[in-house]
Parts: sequence; structure tokens; C-alpha cells
Amino acid sequence: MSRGLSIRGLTKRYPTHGEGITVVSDVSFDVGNGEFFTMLGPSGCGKTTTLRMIAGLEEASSGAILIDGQDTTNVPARRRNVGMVFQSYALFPHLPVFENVAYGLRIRNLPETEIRAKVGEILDLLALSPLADRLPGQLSGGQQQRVSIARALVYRPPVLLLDEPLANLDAKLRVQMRDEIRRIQRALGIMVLYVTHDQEEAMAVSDRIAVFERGRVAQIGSPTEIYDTPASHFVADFIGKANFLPVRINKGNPVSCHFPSGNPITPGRVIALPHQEHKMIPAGFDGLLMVRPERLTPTDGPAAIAGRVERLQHLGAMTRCFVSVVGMDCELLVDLPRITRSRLREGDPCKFDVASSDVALFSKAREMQA
Ligand SMILES: Nc1ncnc2c1ncn2[C@@H]1O[C@H](COP(=O)(O)OP(=O)(O)OP(=O)(O)O)[C@@H](O)[C@H]1O
Repeated sequence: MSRGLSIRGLTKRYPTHGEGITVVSDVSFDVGNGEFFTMLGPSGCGKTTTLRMIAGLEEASSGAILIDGQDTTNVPARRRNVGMVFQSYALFPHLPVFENVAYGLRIRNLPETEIRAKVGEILDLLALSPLADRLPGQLSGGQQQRVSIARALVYRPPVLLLDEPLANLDAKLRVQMRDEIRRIQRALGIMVLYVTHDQEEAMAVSDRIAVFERGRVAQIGSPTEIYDTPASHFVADFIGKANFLPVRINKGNPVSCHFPSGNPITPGRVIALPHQEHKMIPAGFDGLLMVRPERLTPTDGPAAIAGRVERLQHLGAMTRCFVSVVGMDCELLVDLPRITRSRLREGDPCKFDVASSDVALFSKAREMQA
């Protein structure tokens, strides 16, 4: 029997006047016990709908949801043994913290001693014990969200589902709380399925991420895999910062092209090019070279890219340079560690180099069609 969660071909269609709309399309992934798995994507791409189908709050149009090998696709929400935390905390305003957390255990008629022990333990874990007698209205947003997490965890569900749990918190608290959620997940060794549209948050907490694009999974991988080897233009653009330079592709194997400066390069990765399987790319085909801003290094020697520093942004540990590329109508982002920034001034000509292993080539035509 396979352990963990298995999603197979999950699809959700809503009937509308015409043919209906498909908001989740053939989504499949596996999540292991104890894994922190995040569904990431822009607003409206189907993350919440997928999570709600896993929770049993939304009926799947087709596909299957298996927990520890058991098909739970048609099991009602209350019998699924998953905990769910929503963006809105949904606490009972008239009940103190302790009773908010104890509520679900009370309606299940657990003995009082057991309730006290279970609630006490989870309040300790979330550092909420000193606040046990307060009403939700007397708590900060972050504390209220911790109570709602405690309430979901008190049953010790093997799967915890979190839908944008930090959306209502300010930036600093969001960072604190995401680390807290990760700590609790590790301490309890439970599986967490997390939904966010914030790529930095996803990168910071997840073991693996599924990037969603218009109802489909565009890529699944560890944060490093997704950042270093994005599977498509969409993923490269959505995760972190990326420069895309239009280039003409040379015919040949391996595929090569030229930087705007005229320097040839054989990209470390070639992604989604037509005819790629035959290794015969039509000469003169348009492509996009992708390079991350921190992979560009200033040089005095022969350079891949020549330009002019238009603007410098000092961001503390690093400096972000906005560079206009010679002979091209495009702006390049270059992130430099603070230590090297003194070499560049606004208005100066500048040259940058990049290793071929740090360059990926995408098909421009195909991305335009998508
Ligand atoms: N009852 C419904 N009928 C028709 N379309 C719906 C219904 N519920 C949701 N949708 C549509 O399904 C799509 C996916 O919604 P969903 O909430 O899953 O996206 P999301 O990725 O979680 O976005 P967000 O981050 O904004 O919550 C959206 O385009 C939404 O408008």
C-alpha cells in the first residue's frame, strides 16, 4: 500500500451557459508523509479549488484522491481526517482560546481529562498557553492565526491543509509565521499541503512545490530545482527574477545562438524548442535566452552583454542594477553582492559575462502561442 497522498488526474469543471469551464485540469502529484508540499501560482489558477477537493469541500468532476492508498474521492469532508486552516481565521469570537481549540474535541464527547491534555499540549507547541483565557478579539492577527492552526492540529490529522494562511498578516509577521509553521510541521512530522501565490514564501518553507498555470501543473520540484531548471517560460518568469533576451537561433547540434554583442553561446539548457527532439532547429528561429540576475558578472574582458548602467538600487545586502543593453530595446537586471557594487556607477558603460551552464534557451514562438 502506498503511503501518503496521491492525486490522480484531478479535474474540476463548472457548468456555465456554454460548454462549462474547466478550472482544474488533470492535476496529478504525490505527497509523502512528513512532507511540506506547496501549490503555488497566480490568482485564479486553481490552487484553492484543488485544496478544497482534497478536503472534501468541493466535489471532483473526475480523477481520484488517495490517502495512504485508500480512495477518498467520495468520502465526506468530516470523515477525511484532514485538518484545514483558512485565510480567514474563523474563530468563535465569544469563546476563549482554550475553548476554541477544544471545541471539536468537545462535540466528539471526549473525556474532560483527555481534552485538557490534548489542548494543553498543542497550545504549548504553538506558544499559546499564556493566552489560553483570552478572547480572539484580544489577540493580534498572528496570534489568531496560531489559534486556528492549533484548532486544526488538535486532532493530530495526518494531513494539514493550509489555504493562504498568512494573507492577512503584515510582511514581517508573515515571515515569522511561515517559519513557525515550518517548525511545527517538522516537530509533528505531519504532511502539510500549503497554498500560496507568494513565490518567496513557497521557496522558504517547502520541500517541494507544484507550480500551477491556468488549472494545470506546470512543474513539480524542490525550490532549487524549480529556480535553477524551470520547465517553461512561465515558471522561469513566475519564480524569482529572470532576464529574457530575444535571440536568433543558429542551426545545429548542440543548439547555439548569439548574444546581442555578437558573442556566441551554447546554452546549458534548451527548453520547449520545436524540432528539439531532432536536434535540428531551423536557422534564424527566434528564441529567448533566460539568465538569472545574480548569474551575470561584471567583466573587463570579452563580454557576453554590453550595456549602460541606468539605475542602481541599494537593497542592503545586494545592489540591483538596471542596465540598458547596447543595440536592444530591453532592460537587464543584474544583482550584485554589495561588496562589488563600487565598481559600477549610474551612467557608466558596463559589460557582463555569464557561464553557458547558467543560460537557458526557450522558444519564443511557442510561448507567444500559449
Ligand atoms: N463556483 C464557481 N463557478 C465558476 N467558476 C468558479 C467557481 N469557483 C471558482 N471558480 C473559478 O475557478 C478558477 C480557480 O479558482 P481558485 O480559487 O481555485 O483559484 P486560486 O488559484 O486559488 O486563486 P486565488 O489565489 O485568487 O484564490 C477561478 O477562475 C474562479 O473564478
